[in-house]
Amino acid sequence: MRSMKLTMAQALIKFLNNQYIEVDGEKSPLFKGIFTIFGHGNVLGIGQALEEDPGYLEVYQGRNEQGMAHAAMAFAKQKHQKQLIACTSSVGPGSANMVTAAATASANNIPLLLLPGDIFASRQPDPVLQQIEQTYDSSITTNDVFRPVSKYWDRITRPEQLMSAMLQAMRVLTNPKETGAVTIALPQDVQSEAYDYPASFFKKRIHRFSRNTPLIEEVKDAVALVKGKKKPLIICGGGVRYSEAAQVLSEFAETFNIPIAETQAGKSALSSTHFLNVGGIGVTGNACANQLAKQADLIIGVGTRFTDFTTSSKQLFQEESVEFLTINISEFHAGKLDATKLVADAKVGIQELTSNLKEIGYQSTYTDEISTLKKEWENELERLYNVNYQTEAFKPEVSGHLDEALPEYVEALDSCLTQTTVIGKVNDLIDEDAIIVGAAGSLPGDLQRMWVARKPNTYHMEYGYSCMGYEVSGALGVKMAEPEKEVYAMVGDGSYLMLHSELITSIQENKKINVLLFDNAGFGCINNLQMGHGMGSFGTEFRKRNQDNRLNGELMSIDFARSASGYGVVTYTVKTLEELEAALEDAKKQTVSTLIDIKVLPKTMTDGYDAWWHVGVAEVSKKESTKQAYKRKELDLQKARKY
Ligand SMILES: Cc1ncc(C[n+]2csc(CCOP(=O)(O)OP(=O)(O)O)c2C)c(N)n1
Ligand SMILES: O=C1C[C@@H](O)[C@H](O)[C@@H](O)C1=O
Ligand SMILES: [Mg+2]
Repeated sequence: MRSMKLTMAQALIKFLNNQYIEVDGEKSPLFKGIFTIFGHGNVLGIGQALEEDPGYLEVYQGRNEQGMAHAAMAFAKQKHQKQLIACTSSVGPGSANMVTAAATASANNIPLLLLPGDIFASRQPDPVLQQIEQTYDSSITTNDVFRPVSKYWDRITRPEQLMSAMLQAMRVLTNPKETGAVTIALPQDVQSEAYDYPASFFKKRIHRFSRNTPLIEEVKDAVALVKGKKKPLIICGGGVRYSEAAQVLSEFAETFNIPIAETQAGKSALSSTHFLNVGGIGVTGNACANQLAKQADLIIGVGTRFTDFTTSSKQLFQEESVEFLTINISEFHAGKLDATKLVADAKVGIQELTSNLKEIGYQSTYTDEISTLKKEWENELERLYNVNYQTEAFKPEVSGHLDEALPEYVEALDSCLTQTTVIGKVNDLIDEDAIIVGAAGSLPGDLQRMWVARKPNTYHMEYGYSCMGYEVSGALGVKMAEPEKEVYAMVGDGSYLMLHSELITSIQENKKINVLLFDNAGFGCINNLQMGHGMGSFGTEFRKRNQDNRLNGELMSIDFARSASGYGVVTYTVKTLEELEAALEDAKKQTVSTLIDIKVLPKTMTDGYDAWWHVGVAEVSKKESTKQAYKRKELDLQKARKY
């Protein structure tokens, strides 16, 4: 048997270089590159291997391990899981920094290969720098923290273990129904140990996404269910995008006259302007989709995990006879809401259902309900685009919370821009094929409701984990995936402050991204949440500590543009719509990353549209408003499905 004497790290890099993916008959390398932040836990192992022979892998330098891993995840998400970037960190804090990104990838079912350094397998120098040392278990290290947030986890304590571990890693990374973070912990000493690896381990491996077909019996059950239903509603989830099933889904909807609502992950599979696309559904949904959902007698969930935001904590679907049909590659997700299930790839599942429903001549009974509700929503959008603080009729979208404090905000931010008008303007002015990236705060709600995505795959929202700090890192990953398009990170001031380190990496890599920073001087959506449930404003506005030792002093005003310009980013500060227009136009002409610091008033984001969200409310409180909120919650809960 032919063999090659390599260190474990060299073998790992060689193995990664031999993984290929076949899509539509075309074979290409699965791994584009590897993000690195070197420390003693990986520099002399993986670092040495990459210096000596990286193969075709591009080597990137991250700034923050979470940031670089979020960029890698965003890259895979934008590529519909067909190409990946691996990430390697040092031991201890370097690896711990990637835990949040692992969780983000696993929650969203996005493949992400993480290669953190680990403590010595030999234990000779214990405790090595950054080793925690648990007295009850000498084998525990920081990397055990990845277990609950990974879809596959392994530690290579002998160099030959690499072979079986990497085959398992590839199984999970290339299986859409199981995928997420894969963590392979690499002890510092073992990375550098040599072994005679059989040459067969490095053979070219071609991975394919199999399109699982549904069982005939499941198709029959599905047809029998749909047959008796008059007003079905499709929910288009992320699975539609990953399966490239948008075209067959629109044909399905058009053939049987069924409206399509979108989740955050599914949005932009179909153009927002498609006559049957009724837009975002659920807690962050719009009035049209949510009205249709309340009246529907059948919900057809395609490639969706049915999170609480989509189902409005299982309270949205109010029609007495409502039932659920799911098309999902994962049996786990397909079984939710006690649905009749087609366990299948989205594209194949829809195709099967289409031909079978055609045979029985199925048609929904919708007449003009869809177009009427869609028109009403378009009118509401028009209103949102034009909310003006400087009119007598002005009332913030989220009113009754900080109404009296708004003039103070106008002064501190030196702006009276409203968030909804800014979103409308941005939607109008950026290229149709530009990609927007978001994750947390009030923007995901506004964007799911308001954003008109005219071109496919132009809406990139991480809302499975809604992880603050994803936005800027994610924008870098998206730009690496689609370098020819303009990419815009839509980010709140809170998220930006939490993590934007990869903005520097975007400059280093000549990957221009545009940061649209919505500065409302606070954790706005959480302030809405607390005040909407009977609390006061507590710890969510960005105010200085006061004489009474509370955080209720002067509002903080931060010059984000000035700070980012020090990085080499082209920056703009925007306080009027005219300035916004000029900044957006100028940013398009730039070749380096840009940041537009947009000062917007709090409470001017959109509010909910007939959808409840189940959140914890204090059962006992001295405050009457909290007692009332608790009562409301109990009443709402009664209207929700039990499981
Ligand atoms: C890593 C992380 N920590 C905490 C949260 C909880 N959280 C969600 S939104 C939010 C505030 C966001 O503030 P900002 O980015 O300014 O957006 P705004 O709501 O003001 O638009 C917080 C703290 C989160 N989603 N992610
Ligand atoms: O707690 C949260 C509330 C949501 O409104 C927000 O979008 C999300 O980021 C979050 O974590
Ligand atoms: Mg904010």
